[in-house]
Amino acid sequence: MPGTADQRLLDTRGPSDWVHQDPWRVLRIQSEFVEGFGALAELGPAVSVFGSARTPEDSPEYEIGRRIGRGLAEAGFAVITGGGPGAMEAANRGASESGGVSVGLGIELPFEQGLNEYVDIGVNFRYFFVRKTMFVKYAQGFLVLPGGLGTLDELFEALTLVQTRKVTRFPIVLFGTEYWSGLVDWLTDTVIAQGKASTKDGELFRLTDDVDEAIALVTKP
Ligand SMILES: C/C(=C\CNc1ncnc2c1ncn2[C@@H]1O[C@H](COP(=O)(O)O)[C@@H](O)[C@H]1O)CO
Repeated sequence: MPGTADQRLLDTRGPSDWVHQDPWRVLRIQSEFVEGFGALAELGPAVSVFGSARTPEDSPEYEIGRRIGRGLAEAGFAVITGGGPGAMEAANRGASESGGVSVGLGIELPFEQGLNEYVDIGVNFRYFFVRKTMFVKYAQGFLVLPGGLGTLDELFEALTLVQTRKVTRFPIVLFGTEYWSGLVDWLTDTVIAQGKASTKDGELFRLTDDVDEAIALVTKP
């Protein structure tokens, strides 16, 4: 092609199908990492809090999420959530209301939702795996409230990373013995009992019903 690079850039339009192809996606993925790293690099100590997007605002679970957000903020930790409704909103709300740092890492979903109103530092992601990197990279631990498939995905991501020592010194705390005991029993009585995980893997997380204990466990070095 004749002319200078600038001329070729400015004079031609050409086909646009490359916008939807993988090499261009790689750049978009890269830009998500850059944006996430840039937004969170100076965050300071933080805990990622997970839990159901469907927890109603008037439920005891929501109140617990709010207390957890507040407690983490008072302990000097930023609260990172998925930035959505339910338990995420509760934890962001507690943190924000008590003057703490409230972070929401939103995800593009087919049904547009937006970040909850208690997010002070918000980043939106297209790709789950980029967002998950941020939850782990910028937190000292995970606190997991009752939740569904999304919460389970985040929990098992963390468990696998600790089990395989991809991350070290990473407390994982499950809140709500009644909600989680079925899963914990299955892990112990089936998964570990049948040799699909080691007995030590059963010690990768702690279980509690006490907000103060949950905060102490998840923030201890
Ligand atoms: C389903 C509804 C809203 C979905 N909005 C979400 N916004 C942000 N993050 C989300 C959302 N849904 C799931 N997540 C992530 O998974 C976890 C919760 O999933 P669960 O299946 O509800 O347990 C949560 O920690 C987020 O990171 C409106 O009802």
